[in-house]
Amino acid sequence: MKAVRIGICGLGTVGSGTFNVLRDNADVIAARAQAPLVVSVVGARRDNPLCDLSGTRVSRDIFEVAKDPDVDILVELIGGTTVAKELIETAILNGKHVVTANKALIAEFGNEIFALAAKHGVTVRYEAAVAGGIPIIKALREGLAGNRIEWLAGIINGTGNFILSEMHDHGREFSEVLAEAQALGYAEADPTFDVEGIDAAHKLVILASLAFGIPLQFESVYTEGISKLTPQDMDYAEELGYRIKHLGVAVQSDAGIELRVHPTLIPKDRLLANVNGVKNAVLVEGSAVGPTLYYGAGAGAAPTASAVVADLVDLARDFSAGQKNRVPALSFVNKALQDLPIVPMSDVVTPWYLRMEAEDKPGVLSQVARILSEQGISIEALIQKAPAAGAIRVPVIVLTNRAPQGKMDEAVRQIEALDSINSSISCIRVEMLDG
Ligand SMILES: NC(=O)C1=CN([C@@H]2O[C@H](COP(=O)(O)OP(=O)(O)OC[C@H]3O[C@@H](n4cnc5c(N)ncnc54)[C@H](O)[C@@H]3O)[C@@H](O)[C@H]2O)C=CC1
Ligand SMILES: N[C@@H](CC=O)C(=O)O
Ligand code: NA
Repeated sequence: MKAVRIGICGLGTVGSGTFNVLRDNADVIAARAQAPLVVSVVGARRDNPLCDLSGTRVSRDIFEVAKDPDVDILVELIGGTTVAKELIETAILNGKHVVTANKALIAEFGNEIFALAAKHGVTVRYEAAVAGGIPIIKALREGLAGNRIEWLAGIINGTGNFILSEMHDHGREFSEVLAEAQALGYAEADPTFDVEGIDAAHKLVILASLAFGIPLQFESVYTEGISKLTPQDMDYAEELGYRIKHLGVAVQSDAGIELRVHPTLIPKDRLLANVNGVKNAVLVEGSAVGPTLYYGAGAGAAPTASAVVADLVDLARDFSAGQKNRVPALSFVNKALQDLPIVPMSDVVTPWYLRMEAEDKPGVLSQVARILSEQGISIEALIQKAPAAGAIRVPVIVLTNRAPQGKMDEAVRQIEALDSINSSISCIRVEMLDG
């Protein structure tokens, strides 16, 4: 059995995790891959990797690894979209197959990277790029290949879900929990990617391409983060029977494709509402199978390494079977990928949660109801809370029926203009997730 030779570039959280999983599980991996998987070289800086490199060749120049004659597969785990892109292109031009966990790179430059790989007869795999250890890419690309995918919705950022869970369950401060997520290796190098939804948008773009056969298009995603969510909103949502989660949602309809990342109220009894901590979950509605749910760790060294190594095993199996590109990079063969219209957010219809501060006097709530009604928005529930100690205004929470964002934006603009209402209404979509 000829060994499959691997070059790992970047020995941070995921790189060290991958190195350790390949070493610790070498026997089962070789038995499944039909060949031993051997790390012939690592490309790393001198920044104390969390793995024991004794006996392993180390290069301080990752581009050397991309050209190394003893490397069959280059594993890119440095992150970012500049050097990482150049590194992967160099590897492809040198005939190496590539495995990466880099969702930013795939979401933004995947179309050209896959085209270059196809031209040079090599394969690029990226299971770790979406939902960490959950094999969601394999599920969409292979397990669900007989379905039309109607929609998918997922908690696809571990850091964000960890923060929301700790705030909700233990009343912890946002910034303190974010610091812990960073220390645990969950967060991106720039954690605003996690908290402002950019990382989730990268992942959603990849899922949508796999699901609907559209080219990768990061610029088309509507993105809202979690940094403005307050503990009050979490408490009121809970009282009304909902939890707030940060969701990526992709829907295919006659109008086109919805691509959106935003905080969402979800009924408490839905499975996604109960996905906590660093766990991720993706709910996929297939035309034949109905709803299926994929759950597991969305970040962290060993879970992400699990996905990286799964890609390596897949490639090793292709090598032993003498095959190449058995499974297209984006599930659909390249010439079948087609641009579909993206539904503008103003036309996206959901129920809504609104929280405002209102003067406690007759007629204020009827003004709010009138403005909503003029925009064709009907109220499902309206609750007025007791004022906080010393406060003149009282919190008012409104749950509405389904309304397009355009109509809701106009209603909120008019309500905020009322003297008796505060000028920054908290406005969160609701998803019923009826699968
Ligand atoms: N941390 C996680 O849980 C997950 C991370 N990812 C992705 O995996 C990739 C790596 O992430 P982490 O391991 O968390 O990052 P990290 O920051 O822990 O590790 C990156 C490593 O690459 C090294 N590096 C950067 N540029 C280099 C260069 N030019 N030459 C040599 N070494 C270089 C850094 O020194 C660092 O050790 C990123 O694309 C990230 O988005 C994907 C899924 C989960
Ligand atoms: N920063 C990301 C890492 C995995 O993709 C996350 O928190 O989900
Ligand atoms: Na995955």
